[in-house]
Parts: sequence; structure tokens; C-alpha cells
Amino acid sequence: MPTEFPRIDIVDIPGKGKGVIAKGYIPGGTLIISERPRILLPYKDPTQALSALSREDLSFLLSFPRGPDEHPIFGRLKHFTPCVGDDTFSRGLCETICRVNHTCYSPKARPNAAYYWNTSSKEEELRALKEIHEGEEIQVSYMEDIQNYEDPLAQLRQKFAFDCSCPGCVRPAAERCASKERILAYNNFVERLPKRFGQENPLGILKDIETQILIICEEGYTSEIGSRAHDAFQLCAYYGDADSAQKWESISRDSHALYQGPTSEPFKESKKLAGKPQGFRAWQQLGRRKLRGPSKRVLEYFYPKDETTKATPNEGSSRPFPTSAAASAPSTSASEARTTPAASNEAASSSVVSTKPSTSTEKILRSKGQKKKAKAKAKKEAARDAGENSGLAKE
Ligand SMILES: C[S@@+](CC[C@H](N)C(=O)[O-])C[C@H]1O[C@@H](n2cnc3c(N)ncnc32)[C@H](O)[C@@H]1O
Repeated sequence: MPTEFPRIDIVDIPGKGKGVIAKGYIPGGTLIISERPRILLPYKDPTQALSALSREDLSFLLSFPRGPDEHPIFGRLKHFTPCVGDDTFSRGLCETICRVNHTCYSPKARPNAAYYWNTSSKEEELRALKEIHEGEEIQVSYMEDIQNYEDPLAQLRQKFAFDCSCPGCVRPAAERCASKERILAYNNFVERLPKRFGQENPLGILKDIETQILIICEEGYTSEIGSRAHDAFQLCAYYGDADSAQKWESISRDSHALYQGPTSEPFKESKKLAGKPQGFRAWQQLGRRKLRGPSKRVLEYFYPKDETTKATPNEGSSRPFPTSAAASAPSTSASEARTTPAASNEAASSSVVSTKPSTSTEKILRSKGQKKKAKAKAKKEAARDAGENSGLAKE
């Protein structure tokens, strides 16, 4: 099948029908495809809209393979419009994007790409979440809702009628069970979190958020991390701690850059808050208190030094942000200065992305004295971090 997107090919993938592979190296953060759905139907009851389809569009729909024992139309819709379009109102059929297969988030591997419905362009986007090598299959998760990961095999069977054989789903039952327990506990935590604000010691809440972030990193479920970092931002903003709030929201901003792109509304909103946390709707509503930014451990997880060398095709690392561009070794205070490749690839020259100097530029510009000062500051912060961690552990 011909494709207008130069970075990819559509090929036969054993056991999965067609699939999409990278024609060459694709850096993390790249917008691989942006495609307007050829057919866009209401999500809940598409019957009326279906009867209004043109002959060409109907035969386009019928050109896709039909699932076993499925209704000729609805079966195809089920298989080929998984999350395309504004998924609460519509399902769209995009000629190329609908060929992307699924893989689960798991400790063994995670998707190398994600869908994003761009409400301004009304196009479905496919974005690289990490570097993708030539010949590697490009895969997304059809289940962005973490609730589905309590039992991914059953969900995929029910919603898409296939048995997932991704590295996460073929793990021994005991390992899958352990993941299920952790995800259940995580979902529970997220549900209860807002009720804890203003009721409990905020440092204890931050410690719990951080623990959950690390669990989610280990489970490979990286798309959740930005939301938890935003929770931590909110908590710091409720207590008027601008410095800590900025550091947390920087993680959230970088996550939006990766998943939704640096021109998306979620990214812009997050960037605004990271730049000026005082703009948060409930700024200082719970008083004024010095809290804390993300620990060194969390930052190292986000901005690893060496993912490029460690990552292997298909498996990759479970680290959330790709390193190929801006991300270098973090210091606790430097998270605001960092942008993801998504940000640097697409918007480096626009005003959208934070334009603090990159590490290499900093190296060149910094005088010896400044270097010394920065070293001392990093040391002090590491000590503070260690102190806070041990203090928190006692709580
Ligand atoms: C959006 S389509 C993907 C493209 C499709 N493979 C094709 O041949 O055009 C979704 C369907 O592909 C198949 N599929 C996707 N991911 C799969 C996987 N990991 N293993 C087996 N089948 C998969 C399932 O039949 C699913 O309903």
C-alpha cells in the first residue's frame, strides 16, 4: 500500500496482519504521521452516519480485513478505529495510522509511539516516544487508560478480539499478577489523592507521589508520569512553593511535549504553569510552606544520561524520556532548563519551548568560577535531597 509518509512503510507482520515499520532512524519526539481521518463517525451510534457514507468511503472501509465472525461494518470499525479521533465523541478511520499495531506498557517493553488527536488541525498524530531504529515496528498502546492494565489480555480480547503476545503479556502468570496488584494499588492511590490535599502532611503526600511515580516507571507505564508530576505541582502551588512547583511541572511539561507535541494545548498550558506557578488557580490556598521538588532519583529516571547507548530495538529502556537531544544528566535544580527532543525537534525556533541554554552551550559559556559555583550548588542540593529523603522516610 503506498504511503505519503516518508519515514514509514506498511508491511506484513507475522501474526498481526499489516503493520508499520520505520524506514530509517527516527529520533524520540518526532511527529511521524499527521493524518486527517478519511471517515469520521460518532462513537456511540454510528449507524445513521454509516448510511450517509459515499460509495467510495464505504468501499474504502470494506477494503480493510474483517475480523472473525464480526459484523462486516462494525467488525471493521472495531478493529481499525481503536482510538482515532476525539475518542469520547468520534471514531475515525485513517488510511495509514490505522495500520499501527498494539503493544502493552509493561516492565519488559513499552510502546515506541503514541496517538494524539490534534483538536486544532483535526488530524490524528503518531508521535515517537523514543528513538526508533530502521526496520523496527512502530507500535502504540490501544489502551491509554491505566485501568485497562489491571487485566490487559482480557481487555484486548474483549475490545479488539486478539490475544496479545507482547513481552509483557507472555510473562509468567506470577509476574503478571504482581503487576496487576501494583496497578490496582496505583489506581487506588490516584483516586484517593485529591481528598488528601489539605488533610495530611504535604511532605508525606509528596513522598507517596514519588513512590508511585517510581512504581509506574518500573511497570513501564510512562504515560502516567506527567499527570503525577502535575499532582505534585498542584500540591506545591497550594502551599505557595514556587521553586518546587516549577520543578515538578517541568516534568509534566516535558511529558506533554513527548506525548502531545510542543504545539499542543496541554504542552502550552503546562509550560505556562512551569514558568509562572503563581498563575495556578488555587495558588497559596493552603498557606505558605516550603515543600520539595522531585528527588534526584526521579530526575535521573526522567533524564537519563545514557539511554541512547542502552536502548535496544523493540525492547528499549523503560525510561520515560528519550535522551537523544536535550536531556543530559540532571542536577536537581536543572529540570526547568531541559526540554525533550519533542520540544527541540519541532519548536526549537519558535517561542513555544523554554529556551534556556543547553548543557553543551552552558559548558562553553560558563567561566571557571561559574563552574565551581554550579558544582557547589549541585553538591548542596544532593545533600539536601538526601536529607529530605531520610527525613521523609522517618515520617
Ligand atoms: C488498527 S488495526 C492494526 C493493523 C492491522 N494489523 C492490519 O492488518 O491492518 C488493529 C488490529 O490489528 C491486529 N493487531 C494489532 N496489534 C496486534 C498484536 N499485538 N497482536 C496481534 N494482532 C494485533 C488486531 O486484529 C487488531 O484488531
